[in-house]
Parts: sequence; structure tokens; C-alpha cells
Amino acid sequence: MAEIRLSQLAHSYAPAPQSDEDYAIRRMDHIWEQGGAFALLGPSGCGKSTLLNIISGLLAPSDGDVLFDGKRVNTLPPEARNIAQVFQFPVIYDTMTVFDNLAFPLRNVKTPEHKVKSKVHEIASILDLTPLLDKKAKGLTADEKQKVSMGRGLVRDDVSAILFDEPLTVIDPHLKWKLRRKLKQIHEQFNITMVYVTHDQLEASTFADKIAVMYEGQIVQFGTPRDLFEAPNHTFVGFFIGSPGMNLVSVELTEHGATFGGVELPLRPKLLERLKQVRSSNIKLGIRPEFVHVWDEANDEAMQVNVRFVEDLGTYKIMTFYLGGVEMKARLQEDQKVPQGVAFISFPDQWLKVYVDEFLLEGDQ
Ligand SMILES: Nc1ncnc2c1ncn2[C@@H]1O[C@H](COP(=O)(O)OP(=O)(O)OP(=O)(O)O)[C@@H](O)[C@H]1O
Repeated sequence: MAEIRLSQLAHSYAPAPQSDEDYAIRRMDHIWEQGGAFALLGPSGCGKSTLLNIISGLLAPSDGDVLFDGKRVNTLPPEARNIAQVFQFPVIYDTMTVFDNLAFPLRNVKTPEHKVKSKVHEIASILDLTPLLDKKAKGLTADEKQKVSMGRGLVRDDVSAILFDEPLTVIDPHLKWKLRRKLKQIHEQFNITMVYVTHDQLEASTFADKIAVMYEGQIVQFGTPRDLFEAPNHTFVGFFIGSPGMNLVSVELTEHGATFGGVELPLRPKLLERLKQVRSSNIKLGIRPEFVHVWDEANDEAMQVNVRFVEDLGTYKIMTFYLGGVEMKARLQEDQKVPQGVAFISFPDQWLKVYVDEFLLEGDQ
């Protein structure tokens, strides 16, 4: 078991990188604490696999260090790092039995056969593989094969961490939740550091205690699913997490607040003061559809907006409306009156977030 620390880490596949765009991993410091269940979440191409391969030793970073429990491991080959990696497609030996597949990593390090036997039985029982132990791996279903792959990562006592790279891609949707629950259970039982790579926010939040959201080679936020929802640290987190994502709009500052498309929104004086010190003109306001207040009738606080349509999603409704020419969404509760044609909305101060150069304005929590 180990704490995994990334220090000033960067990686470029280009031989002579010039700008940020040439880096698959942009310079970062990050810590995966010992024993945690983490997810690395981000869209295709953001650098997830590159980062995982650097941790496991399959790839040498162009800059910076990887430290396990404070010890630099940059020069150690994968087999010396005691890291297990589970890939999208199960890596198992088809001609071997399930037992021999599970025993393989132990026999590789010359474990006495009586220990091999007890450990394989223990792991098989956790993964519900006991009835299959004598079967050849070739005849297994995709999810059984993936469980064997996971089992191979778990049999060794000396494994520091397990890295999962989209492990449920080939699994039938109705079995996914079962395997995910199994992984969670294994994490609780073994107290082992686990990093789970996915582009699926539901998978990330059901597995992990803390999620690292990756975007363009950077970890833009590392927090609990609730942190990511309530206080997205970057506009990408706002947009990517939640369904639908955060409403975001570019604004200009005025004497008393912010303006866009002829709409003026007053801002808290302290916040406005701070914004006026900012040099960048890239300022955005963001509010999640869940936090847009929809009133039943006009009042002093509310702005009138044009309703485009309302979608009924069973237990709640999503109202799409225009404000200052910008399309936005608000979530209506099941029992809430559904506005027709026009609606009256407001943005509670607490939930209106300010982004400068795409990052949340510091202290604006
Ligand atoms: N071997 C390689 N040589 C050159 N560029 C690469 C190589 N592998 C990845 N890249 C580039 O590095 C960037 C990050 O890719 P990476 O595969 O790490 O992303 P990812 O988030 O894992 O994506 P996916 O979910 O599609 O696997 C991408 O721009 C990709 O094209």
C-alpha cells in the first residue's frame, strides 16, 4: 500500500515540445493518498491513460518525479513497482485454468505452493470465481474474464496500488453495477490505494471517494462528488459534471455588477471589488440548473425570461429558457408549477459562481 505523489510531472510525446499544447500531461503536482478510492475522470484524449502508464512505469515521464511513499520510482520498471493494472480488455491466459491464471503472479515471485493455494481460494471467493477455478479461461464470459484480471491484481500481498483503466468497457450494462459494487467492497476489505480511470461521471462517483477531473492534460479539480457539483473549480467541471451541465455565460463588468446581452446582474460589492482588480477580460458566470430559482409569479427579485420548452424526465423537469439571448436550463421539481411562455427566475448569490480565465475566482465559495 502506498501514497502516490506526482511532483512537477509533465509529459510530451513530441521530441521538442514548444507550448502547452505539445504536452499530454501539463506540469502538475498531485497526491493520491494511501488507501483511498479515487477516480480519474475526463473526456477522451485528456491524458488519463498517459498518466496511468507513467504511474505504473509503462511510460517514462519527460519531466518531474513519481514517488511511492516518498521514494522516487522513475527508474524502476513496472514489475518492480508493485502496481497492478487492470485494462479495458481482460489480460488473461486463455489456455490456462482460472486457478492457474490467479496463481500466475504469485508463482512468478516463487511463492510456496501452499500459500498460492490459500491466496487463490481467498480471492476467488471474494470475486465469486470459486465454481470456475478448474475451468479454462477461454470459455469464460467477458465479465468473468475481467474478474479474473482483477483477481490477478489482488492476489499479491505486496501490491501498493491497483490502477483500473476503464475496466467495465466490455461488460454488459446490467452486470456493470454488480462489478462496481464488488470493487467498492474489495476496496473496503483491503484498504488498498485504487485509481479508477473513466470518462463516465456516474461510474466515477459511485466508485470513488474523491474524483480528479482531468482536462487538456491538467487535473482541474480534485474533490468529492459533492465538491464537484456544488463548487466546480473550472468551467469544464461545471459543464462536464451534472446532467445537464452548468449554465455558463461570458460577461462584462459594469459599475454595479455584470452584463451580457442587455441583461444586468448585480454582484455582491466585495466580489465586484475583487473582480475589478482582475486583469483578464475572460470572465464567466456559472450556475447549475438545480440552483436556478424559478418563482411561481413575478416579484422584485425575479427576472422575466422566455421559456423555450420543458422536458419531463419523470421525477423532475428541465426548463430551457433564454436570458439575454443565451440558452439556459433550470431544473423544476415534480410538484413545481410548470411555467408557460414566460417564467420568473433568479440566481441565488450563494450558487452564482464567477470564473476568471476558466478557473473559479479564489475565495468565491
Ligand atoms: N503513443 C503516443 N504517441 C503520441 N501521442 C500520443 C500517444 N498516446 C497518446 N497520445 C496523445 O496524448 C494525448 C492524451 O492521450 P491519452 O490516451 O492519455 O488520453 P485518454 O484521456 O486516456 O484518452 P482515451 O479515453 O481516449 O483513452 C492525446 O492527444 C493523444 O493523442
